[in-house]
Amino acid sequence: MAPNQRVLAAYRAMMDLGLSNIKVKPVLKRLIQLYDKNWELIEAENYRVLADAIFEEEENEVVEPSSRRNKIDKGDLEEEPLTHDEPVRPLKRLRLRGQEVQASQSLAACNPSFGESSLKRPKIEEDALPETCPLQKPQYTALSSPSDVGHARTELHPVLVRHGIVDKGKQPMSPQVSPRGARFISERASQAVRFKEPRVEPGIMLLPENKVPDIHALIKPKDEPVDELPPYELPIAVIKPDPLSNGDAQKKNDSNEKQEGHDTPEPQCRDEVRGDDIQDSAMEGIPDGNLEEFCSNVEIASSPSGEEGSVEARQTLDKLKNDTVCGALDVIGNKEDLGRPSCVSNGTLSVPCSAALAALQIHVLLPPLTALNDCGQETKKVMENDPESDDSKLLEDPQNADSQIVVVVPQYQLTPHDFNDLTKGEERVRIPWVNEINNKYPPPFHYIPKNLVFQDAYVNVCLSNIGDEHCCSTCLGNCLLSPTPCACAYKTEGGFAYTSEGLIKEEFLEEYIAISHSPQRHLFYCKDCPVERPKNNDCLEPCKGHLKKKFIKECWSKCGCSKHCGNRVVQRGIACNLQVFYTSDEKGWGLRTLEDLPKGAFVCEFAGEVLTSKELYQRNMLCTESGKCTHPVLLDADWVSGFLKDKETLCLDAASFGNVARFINHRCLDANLIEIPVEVETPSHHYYHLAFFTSRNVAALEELTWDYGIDFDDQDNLVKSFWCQCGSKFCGNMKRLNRSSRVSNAR
Ligand SMILES: C[S@@+](CC[C@H](N)C(=O)[O-])C[C@H]1O[C@@H](n2cnc3c(N)ncnc32)[C@H](O)[C@@H]1O
Repeated sequence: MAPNQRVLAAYRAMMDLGLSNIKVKPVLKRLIQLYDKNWELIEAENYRVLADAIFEEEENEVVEPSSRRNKIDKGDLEEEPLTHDEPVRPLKRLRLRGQEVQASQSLAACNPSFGESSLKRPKIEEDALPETCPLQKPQYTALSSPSDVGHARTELHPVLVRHGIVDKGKQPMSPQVSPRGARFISERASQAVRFKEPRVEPGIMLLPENKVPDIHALIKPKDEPVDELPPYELPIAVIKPDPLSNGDAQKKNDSNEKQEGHDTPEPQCRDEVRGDDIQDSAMEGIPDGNLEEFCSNVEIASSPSGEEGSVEARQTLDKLKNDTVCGALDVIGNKEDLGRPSCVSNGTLSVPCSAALAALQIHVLLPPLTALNDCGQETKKVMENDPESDDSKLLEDPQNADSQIVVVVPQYQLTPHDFNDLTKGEERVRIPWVNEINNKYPPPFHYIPKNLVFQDAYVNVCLSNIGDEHCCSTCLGNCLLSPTPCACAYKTEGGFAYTSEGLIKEEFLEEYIAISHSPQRHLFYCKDCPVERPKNNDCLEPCKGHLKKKFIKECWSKCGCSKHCGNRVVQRGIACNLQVFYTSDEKGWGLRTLEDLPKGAFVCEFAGEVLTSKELYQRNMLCTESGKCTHPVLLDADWVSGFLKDKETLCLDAASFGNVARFINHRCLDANLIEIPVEVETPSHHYYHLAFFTSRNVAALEELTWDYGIDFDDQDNLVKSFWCQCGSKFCGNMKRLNRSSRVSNAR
């Protein structure tokens, strides 16, 4: 009779787990019988039932070697050809303190009946553990209190460890690579490959090839053959730039603790893989269902040189061999498919060798530990207060050793930012950030793609306020293609401002550039300036002037045209590839383009909290006291219209809530961006969108700059004064040094 393909497939699946046919055959027979040849049940979840049953069988053999020898009826299997037993693929062992203690335990120790065990959480007795564990045992991970680890009746769950991937689930599962797990591997692999690209990746520094750490040495447990490792060649260990790296990371951390007035976490360095360097909040916040993003934002600790880290890892592994305190004890309760560290030795770790895990930072928390899932902070406290908890003590005390815990710390917990997308998905495009200069992270702020009203500002977005003259309700499709200009075209003096390519028309652009170059002729002065009014001085300071600008009117929701109408550019949001980067010329963070931009291209709008000028004033007062500053712009392009009530004098502050424009630095006069007021949803020009367009062709990687229009000689600027480093030949600071005045820019 021809071999039953299903049986063969089952053998193959078990073979993949290192389970020989001899072990599989009797169990499979029983299952076939038990399930009345219902193969679907056996094949479900990659033969989960079968694998579990085999492990169960093994456990029972250890506990009652002969009691479980059931008579095997002759059945399907008699006809199945048995291939010879192949060498068993060693899966990882879980070791506790020098002796190889099997932490993997039967799923059926409390539940010997076939079929049921795979669906239940087993309870096991520690003293039922055999002295040694068969190599092909699955690992288990403790999901209960870590203090239970190694003690009786610890709840254990199987962990998949294969090719360096450690997997786990809430429910017992067979140690089979799940399809999900496989996807995970390939995703990580592709990410690792992506690191190979010689372009600047967000938030990471590529190591020169000869500096690439030996990741195999770094992450390979001793008892895992090298040829089991995935063939990743390139830095799956991501190293942050560390200009101060002289071996004293602690000093470096201290000196860099604060930046730009914010407490910011430091990029993690080699020292952090040591057990005595405990991190906060280790267990929280692994993003659900967003593993790829999670993994792309974590890094494995290593030395800046890479080689150093490898050496240390090797030493650690040697030590591991001699006096192993090793436990693949997973403490991150209910997140699935995350790679897990496998072994810990004396406060230093080794990590399963996979690209997936290479993206994880791992820390060893020394005992005593309680309530690990929500006590990263508490744990740290315990450790800090426990100077005795060093490695040697741990080895002396088996209880302590048993309660040693590996904690996977996702990098993004340490850094509140996403390297790949500073916008947190709020924009149509990702906007990565990179720092090739120092260890700083971008300042914390809430990314908002559109303005949000803070409190008193009156932004009247009201359909009934939009009359026929302010919309083109009868238009269809693309208004730019219409033979007769629509109402919106009329609202922008001179017709539509955009070309069919979505650029600002040359003549418009030149007009705006001319205004910003010679603002004197376009300034107007109010009698009762809303900027001065909140100051409540006895004698009001005179208005410093506001630059009147022409508005672009975009079609909007009350119009009949489509969202893709050529007269809707700003409202569609950022479309070009931008990057926030740390500037090399002492301006802090800046924004640059990653692609060539033609003249007149929309880059982004300035989004922030909408405040009244009075609120801004109050905020500035508070900021002065606290040392923080606002990032404000006045929406004053149409204040010419006479006396304005407070609620009508609006401005934007992007310091706490803002978009990427908050990173655009100032450049005196010859900036490559120009700001243009754009009316979208409100015909009243008290509120509008301040949109940035390129004032010339801008090459990829050029910094994007904007002339803030501040008078550097005026200490009363809304924008806090700074020593301009723009480098422009028109720079106000340079002119002041020359005792000449800057080109007039009186705002
Ligand atoms: C809107 S923020 C721009 C982003 C800022 N560089 C950062 O790191 O967040 C404005 C601040 O950037 C700095 N800045 C902008 N342009 C500058 C320039 N040309 N020279 C020096 N500092 C500048 C000043 O500290 C200014 O207050």
